Amino acid sequence: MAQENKQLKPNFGKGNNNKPGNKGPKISIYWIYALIGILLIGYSLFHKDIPNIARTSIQNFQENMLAPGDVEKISEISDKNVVQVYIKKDSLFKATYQKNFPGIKDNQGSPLFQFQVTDWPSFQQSMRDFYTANPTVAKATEVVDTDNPWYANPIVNIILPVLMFAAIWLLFMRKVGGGGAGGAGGGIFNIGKSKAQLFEKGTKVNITFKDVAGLDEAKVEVMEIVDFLKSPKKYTNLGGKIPKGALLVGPPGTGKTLLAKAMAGEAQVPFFSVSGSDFVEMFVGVGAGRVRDLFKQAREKAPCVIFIDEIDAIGRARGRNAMMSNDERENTLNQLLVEMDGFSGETGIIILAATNRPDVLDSALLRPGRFDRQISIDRPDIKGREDIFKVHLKPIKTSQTLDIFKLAEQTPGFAGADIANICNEAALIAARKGKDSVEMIDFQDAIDRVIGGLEKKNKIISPDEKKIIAYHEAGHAICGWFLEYAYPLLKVTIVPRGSAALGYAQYTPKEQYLYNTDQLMDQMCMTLGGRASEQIFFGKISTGASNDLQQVTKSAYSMITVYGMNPKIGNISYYDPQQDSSFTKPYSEETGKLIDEEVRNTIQKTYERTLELLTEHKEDVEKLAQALLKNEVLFKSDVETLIGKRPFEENKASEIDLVDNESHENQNGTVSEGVPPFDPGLNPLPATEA
Ligand SMILES: Nc1ncnc2c1ncn2[C@@H]1O[C@H](COP(=O)(O)OP(=O)(O)OP(=O)(O)O)[C@@H](O)[C@H]1O
Ligand SMILES: [Zn+2]
Repeated sequence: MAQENKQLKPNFGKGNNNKPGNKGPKISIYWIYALIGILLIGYSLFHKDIPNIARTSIQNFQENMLAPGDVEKISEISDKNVVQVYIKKDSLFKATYQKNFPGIKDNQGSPLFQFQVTDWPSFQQSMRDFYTANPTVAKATEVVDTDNPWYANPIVNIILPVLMFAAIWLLFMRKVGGGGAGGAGGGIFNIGKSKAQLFEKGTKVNITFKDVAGLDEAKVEVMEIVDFLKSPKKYTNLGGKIPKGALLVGPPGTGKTLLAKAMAGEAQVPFFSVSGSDFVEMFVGVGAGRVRDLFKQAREKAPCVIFIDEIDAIGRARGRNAMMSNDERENTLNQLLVEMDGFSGETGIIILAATNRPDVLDSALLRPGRFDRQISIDRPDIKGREDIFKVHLKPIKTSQTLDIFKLAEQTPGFAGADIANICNEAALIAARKGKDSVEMIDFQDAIDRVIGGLEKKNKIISPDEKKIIAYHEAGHAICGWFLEYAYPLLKVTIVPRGSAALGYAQYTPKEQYLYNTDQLMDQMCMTLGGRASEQIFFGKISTGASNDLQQVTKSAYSMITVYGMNPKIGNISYYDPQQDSSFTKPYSEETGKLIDEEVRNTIQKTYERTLELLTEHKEDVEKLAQALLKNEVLFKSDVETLIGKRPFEENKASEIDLVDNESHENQNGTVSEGVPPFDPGLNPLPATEA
């Protein structure tokens, strides 16, 4: 499906150059450490401390060491006016020495005595005098400045390894702490600190509501939240309570993060932005600590908004079976619940969170008093897509003739992120071709590429295979054409793309929230059209239908076990989004057997129906397949000229995609009950058919 495409996800908050908050504490602790290190090294380099060895005087030295011939050598530490004396090993045992210096023993090659001199010339003079007075005394070897080199200094010796160890440790903790890219994060000292990025009042953010196309209702809701903060009296005067939180709910890539980012720019209140995964850490208790810290900071800045992106990372329902439970995440969630209870509406903190899986969230989060409001953000309709195209085409040099509305028409079911992706791809494709503006054809290529992957020009497909693919796709297309509830065809192609899709048919999905059995059955029929066509025209089936079969199987299972649409199973739904484990089935073995049987029955019956339909319209399939072999791509208009207008078009035309503003009534409502929202695995209706 097209929706699972790469998104140009803005790295909200992180890597932002104008980081307003949290400048101070992060740096200072490291500076202090570095300073201490430098001081210590400097001290030991310049203050060459004299080791603690016995002090003596020059007379004592000359009379009791030099005169008896016990001195091995002397070393002169010139910058300190100190002379150190080394005694011969043998002399240590002489009676005279033992008598004069009781208790002073061998020092393992180090000097045993030292004495201070007033200055070097007078010391040297005194030595010369002594030698002339005692001509028999052997002159002592003099070594100048053999004081300990700086690295042998015990202080450096101990401090350096400690410092190095500390540095490595800090580096390691920094890594663990998440790099500290945003806000006050990172580092062992900040590990319990929230990583939220603060956008202060008046910060220039380069994203405004103008950059968010469509989503008008959501914008209003979001601005109302800011209004709550700015003039709470207006609301509380009538006895109302100000909500504590709102949840932005919608499929991936529909602009939830973008909207929040724009809100930060427009709100003019302090705005903390953090991602759910920022709370998650390998150490127990860190997540809870970060939540606590976040709220502490928020209370200081109140009135303010806290935005938690991808809240499902911490908000998942707390496990019910002990085996699968995740203590750390639960602690974090509990702390969040506690904090949300801990302030009242008057505190002036409102929490905004975004998720695309509201169904997996812990129900405690959703109950009134916490995230009381849900703001749903849907995939854009045709008007919305046109607007989003306009936003993303702004920086792109397009040709004068580009029809933006056509682009919107050709991208049903695409989210904002997909559209951003298409615009970018189109520009790249045009650039590769050396054009000086981006044309419609480049956009078409980009759309194909986003749906089906890269075009494989040199993928060698034998003529036989190509024929099978053409009839397969024609089968899909004809089924869709003659089934009342199937989506109208948009285009069908047999240009091979990506690794899997050898061709595909693209439809215009209707924006609808409820499906009845007939509609689901027609969709399944259409999905099976490829295989049925192969069966009819070649008498044998191929592996080309595996995607279709997966899709059909999924739909059939959902119909029976989720939507309670099978009379034998009854009005029962076994759907439980919060069931972590697929090991335990919520039904008995017998029911399991029955479900399998019914799934098989349903698919078999649908397949028979498809065969019937295609046999009836065999000639049309033939025509379409031949045209596909010739042209490779057919648009809806081409099909119309080949086989005539679609029989159900007249009464349905107005419904498709173009005019559906009424169906947006529940845009702001809560998610309708009974239909599990936004689970791609449960969505039975694909917009393309491989
Ligand atoms: N309504 C929109 N107007 C303009 N651009 C949009 C819109 N919706 C999405 N986009 C584009 O798609 C990108 C991704 O959107 P965003 O990250 O906000 O989606 P999301 O809903 O937060 O997705 P997810 O749930 O995966 O986090 C945006 O950076 C923007 O370029
Ligand atoms: Zn198919």
